[in-house]
Amino acid sequence: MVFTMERRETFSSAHRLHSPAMSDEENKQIYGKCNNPNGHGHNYVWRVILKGEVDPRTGMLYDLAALKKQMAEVLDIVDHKHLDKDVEYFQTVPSTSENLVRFLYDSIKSRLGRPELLKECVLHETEKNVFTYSE
Ligand SMILES: Nc1nc2c(c(=O)[nH]1)N=C([C@H](O)[C@H](O)COP(=O)(O)OP(=O)(O)OP(=O)(O)O)CN2
Ligand SMILES: [Zn+2]
Repeated sequence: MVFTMERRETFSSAHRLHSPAMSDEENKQIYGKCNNPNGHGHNYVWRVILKGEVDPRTGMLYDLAALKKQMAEVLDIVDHKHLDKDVEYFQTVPSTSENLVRFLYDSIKSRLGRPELLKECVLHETEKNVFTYSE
């Protein structure tokens, strides 16, 4: 019997869409208002989905208290930060939601006691824009 479980957390980050691999002109052209040098912010929703067999001894797929703690460690990296200035990963990678959901996926996977349970991460950038990453 296969179960899935999900925990959601919200965080606020500033960013600027700007790729070091392109000229300033190309950045302006491709990212438009999101390339504004002073940046902008989002209240993101981050969803972690786990999938697997329940441990018959505990009746749990994964300990929620542990997941909460591990997600909090990742949130410390991004919450109330400017992604491009405060998070090393985004010094060289554009802080698109595609790259951010992958960063969150890799960051939680490396902290999970049972990484094989990680099914996917979903990131809501706005009410309208949602991104999913899985391996
Ligand atoms: N493929 C991607 N395209 C865009 C991303 C992204 O991460 N991946 N991000 C942005 C900007 O970050 C922008 O802030 C989000 O878009 P925005 O237009 O502000 O939000 P909405 O689409 O919800 O706005 P509405 O105008 O209300 O539709 C842009 N593109
Ligand atoms: Zn944005």
